[in-house]
Amino acid sequence: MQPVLSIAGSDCSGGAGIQADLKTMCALGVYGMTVITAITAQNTTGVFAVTELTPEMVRQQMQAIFEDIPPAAVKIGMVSSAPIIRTIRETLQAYDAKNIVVDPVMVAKSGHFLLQPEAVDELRHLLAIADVATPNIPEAEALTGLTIEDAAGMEAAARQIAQSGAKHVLVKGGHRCNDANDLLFDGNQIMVLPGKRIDTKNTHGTGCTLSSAIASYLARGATVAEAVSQAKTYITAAITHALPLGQGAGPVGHLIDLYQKGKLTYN
Ligand SMILES: Nc1ncnc2c1ncn2[C@@H]1O[C@H](COP(=O)(O)OP(=O)(O)O)[C@@H](O)[C@H]1O
Ligand SMILES: Cc1ncc(COP(=O)(O)OP(=O)(O)O)c(N)n1
Repeated sequence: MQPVLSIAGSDCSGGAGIQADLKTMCALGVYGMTVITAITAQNTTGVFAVTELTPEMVRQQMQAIFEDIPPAAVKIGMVSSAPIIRTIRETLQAYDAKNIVVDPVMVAKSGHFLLQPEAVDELRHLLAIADVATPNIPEAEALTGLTIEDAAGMEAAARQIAQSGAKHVLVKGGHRCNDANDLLFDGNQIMVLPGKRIDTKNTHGTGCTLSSAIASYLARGATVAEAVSQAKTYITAAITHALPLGQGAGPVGHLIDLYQKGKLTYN
């Protein structure tokens, strides 16, 4: 079983962050490990408090993992502040980490800032070592300064973000209103991952789930194009089976029972 590492924040309500990543990894048949960057108090209605871990504690967690069980892929989610991001980048480089997926988490769907605004430059440096970067539309706008209104805007942003050094850029279309098409740029070509918009309010954790699914499929030996396409299938099914829990945006469903019953395959 391939080991996969999530470096991210904890969501105590279980819909996003580390908890979503572990559920995804479990469903996709890889061995999940975690480095926690911050603890949040949040639920389906919002984020109420955030406490960061120290950069030193983040470094020590990473060291403990890389010295013992080097991951086949690493997903990075909520990173909170510039010193933590720098520590993550330096440690990943020191261990020559493979299959790095960076989800540049900035703002929760509920509107709470999960990244300090002054950390955006450091986040750009982290993107430079990414095999895959997965910004949503507001994140792609913040990283590029562009306004994205259509597929052409998504493509322009993907091309600009790739200049940071990220080998592949997936601009996610979940924030569009007419479809849910995502767009992958590999440095040469654009590939559209078509998606029909599912009419649901229960989309808590979509970005976390997608990026950890990409990391899981990469660890299982898929190419980036294959991993992104299989992860798109997974997130679409997870949104289709989202759970009406809580009073706000409920969490996506992780289909573990469907996979176990053989009704869905891993690819
Ligand atoms: N209502 C929806 N219907 C279908 N797919 C969706 C929907 N909302 C999000 N997605 C998909 O979920 C994935 C995560 O996208 P997005 O929600 O934009 O990320 P984030 O959670 O980072 O804001 C993408 O593949 C996107 O197309
Ligand atoms: C701890 C933590 N990390 C990331 C997020 C953002 O999750 P995401 O899947 O991008 O989208 P929403 O859950 O905000 O819809 C988070 N909320 N908490």
